[in-house]
Amino acid sequence: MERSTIVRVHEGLHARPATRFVKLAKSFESNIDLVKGEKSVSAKSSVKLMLLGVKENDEVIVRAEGADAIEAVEALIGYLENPKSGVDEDEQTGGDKPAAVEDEIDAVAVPLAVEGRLKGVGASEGVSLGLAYPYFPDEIKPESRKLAPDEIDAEVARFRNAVTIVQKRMDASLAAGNLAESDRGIIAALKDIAADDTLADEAIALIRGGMDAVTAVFGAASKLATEFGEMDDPYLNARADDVHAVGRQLCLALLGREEGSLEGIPEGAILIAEDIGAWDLARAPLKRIKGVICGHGGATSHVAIIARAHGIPAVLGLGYQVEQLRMAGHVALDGGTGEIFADPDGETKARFEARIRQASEESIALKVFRDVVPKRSDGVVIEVAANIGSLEEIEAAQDAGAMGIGLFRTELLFMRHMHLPSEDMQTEIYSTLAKAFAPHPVIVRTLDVGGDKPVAGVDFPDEENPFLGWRGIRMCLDRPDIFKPQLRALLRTAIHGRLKVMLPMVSELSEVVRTRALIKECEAELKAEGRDYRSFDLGVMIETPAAVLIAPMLAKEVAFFSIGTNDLTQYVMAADRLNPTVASLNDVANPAVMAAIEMTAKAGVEAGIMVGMCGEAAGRPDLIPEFIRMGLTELSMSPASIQRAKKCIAELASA
Ligand SMILES: C=C(OP(=O)(O)O)C(=O)O
Repeated sequence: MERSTIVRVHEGLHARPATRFVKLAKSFESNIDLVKGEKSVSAKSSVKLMLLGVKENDEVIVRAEGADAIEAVEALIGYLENPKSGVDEDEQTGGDKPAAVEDEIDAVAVPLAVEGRLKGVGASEGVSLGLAYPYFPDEIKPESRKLAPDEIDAEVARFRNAVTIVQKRMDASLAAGNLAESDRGIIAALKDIAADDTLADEAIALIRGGMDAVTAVFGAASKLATEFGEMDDPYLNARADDVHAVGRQLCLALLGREEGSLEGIPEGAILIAEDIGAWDLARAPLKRIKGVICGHGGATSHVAIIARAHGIPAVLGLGYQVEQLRMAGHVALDGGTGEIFADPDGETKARFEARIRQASEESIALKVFRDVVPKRSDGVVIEVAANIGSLEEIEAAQDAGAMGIGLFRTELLFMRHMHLPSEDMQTEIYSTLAKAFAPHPVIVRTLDVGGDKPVAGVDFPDEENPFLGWRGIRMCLDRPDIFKPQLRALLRTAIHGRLKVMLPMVSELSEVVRTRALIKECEAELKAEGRDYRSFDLGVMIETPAAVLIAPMLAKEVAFFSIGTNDLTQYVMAADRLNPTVASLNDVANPAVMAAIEMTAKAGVEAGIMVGMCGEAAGRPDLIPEFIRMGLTELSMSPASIQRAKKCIAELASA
C-alpha cells in the first residue's frame, strides 16, 4: 500500500534547514529519491521525498511517499536527533552545519494512510485524481530582536548581502527569457527599488539603532510605502505596493528563503491552497494543474472562473479544513459535488479512474457540436459565446467553438500589473481580441474592480461591505482619469471588429447617461487628435436588483442587456457569493432569481433589444431551456461549457 508521511524539522534561524535536510536525506539513504517541485535529484528510489516548503517558524515540510516511506523517514529523523548513531553529516554534506543545531532539532513523522473525506463548494465541474501539491506561502513577520552593539556590523552585512541576493534573483528572472514584456517591466521596476539607496539607507539606520535586519526592512519599507501612498498621483501611489513587494523579497533573502512559486508544480498535480489570487492562478502553468482546492472562494469567485475557463475541476470554500490536506499524498476531487478524498483508498481510486475515463469519452463525443450554429425552434440563432479574461484564453474559446466573446473581463488586465495599463496598451489588447473573433461580436466589460477584485493604482476605501460599495461603474464614474483611457481605447478598437461595450454594476439610469457623456467627450478628443475611432453598441449588465426593477427604463437607453447571474444571485438572495456558509442560498435556480431573470428578459424583448446572459448559469443544461423560453438569444459561458450548451440547444429545437 502506498503511504505518505510528513516531517517537520525545526532548526535554528540561520541553518537553511530545508537545504540541509534535503542534503542530509540524500546522503543518508541512497534509495531515497529527492524531489523538489518537479526536479528529481536522484533517480533510483522506492521512497520519494518531496520538499513542500519551509514555514515561518522554520519547520521544514517534507512529504515522503512509497512503501517504506514512514520507516525511511523515521530512520532519517532518528539520525537528525542523534547524529552520532548514523552517517556523519559533515562528512556527507560538505559540512555547512552551523554550531549547536542538533539541540534545536525537533522532528516528527506523521503517517497518513487513512482515506479522509472533506466537502467544499463544487466550483468547476469535473473529476480528478492526482498528487497533492500544497501551496501555502508563509506570511513573514518582524523578528523584533534587539541587537547587542557588537552584533550591529554583522547585521548590516547580512542586510547588504540580502540586497545582493535579491538583485541577483531579479536579474535571473529578467534573463530567463520567458517573460511577457509587461512582466519584464514590473520586475525591472522592482529592481530599481531594491537598488535604490532610499530604502537601504533607512533600513541601515534602523539596524544601527539596534534593530534586527528583518524588522528594519519592515520599518523602512512601511515608511517609504506610506510616503508613496500619500502622493497625489495614482501611478506614484502604486509604487507603495512595489516597495512592499521588494521588502518581502529582502526579508525572504534575509531568512535564507525563496518565494514559493507555482512554476515547479508537477504535471498532473492537484493544487491545494488556503487562498490563491486570481492573478497568481492565471499565470501559473495551468496545463499541468489537474485540480484546484482552496480554503477561500465559492462557485462564482474568480479562481473558480479561471478554473472553469481552463477545464480544471475545482472545489473551493473548504475553510480551515483545507489545512488537513497539507499532509495528503494524493487527492481525488469532484468539482461538481464538492467532495474531496485525501489519500483515497484503492476502491475510491478505482471509482475516480472510471469516472475520469468516462468524462474523457464524453468530451470526445461532444466535439461534434463544436461548429454547430444552434437555433431556436423558430430558426432564431442563439449565440453561444465565451467568457474570458485574458488573451491567453482566446485559443481555448476558439477551440471550443465560441461564436464570439460575450464577456471580456478587463479587470484581470488591470490586476496583472502593478500600474494602471496605458490607453495604448489597452487598445492593443482589445484590438487583438476583436480581430481574433471578427466577424463575431466581442463584448468588452468596462473595468469592474472593487469587492473581491482590488487593483494596484486604485486606492479602495476600507469598506465594511465591499460588494455593496465602491465598485464597477460607481468607481469608474468617480475616476475619469482611469475610465476615459479605457473608453478611448475601446473607441479606437471598434474599427477592428464587431465591438460592443457593457457597463457593470449599473443600478441607476444616470450611470448610463453619464457614461454616454464621457464617451462623447472621448470621441471629440480623438477627433481633434485626428485618430481613427468608431462608435460601439453600449449595453449594461443586469446584476443588481435595482437594474432588474428599472429594466424597462434601461432598455430604452441601451443596445443590449447581459444578465450577470453570478452577482445577480448574490444580490437577490442577499448571500455573499464567496461565503461557503451561505452557498446553498447562492443558487441561480432559486425561484426569486429566476423571476428576476424573467423580468429582465421581458423588458428587453418588449423593447426589441438583445438579451443575453454572461453569468455562469448560462452554461447550465438544466436551465438553458428556461432561458431560451424567456427570450434570451445570447448565452456566454466558460469555454469548457460551450459544446454541451450547443448540444442542449440543438436537442431542444429538434424535440
Ligand atoms: C459575469 C458576472 O460577473 P463577474 O465577473 O463578477 O462574475 C456576473 O456577475 O454574473
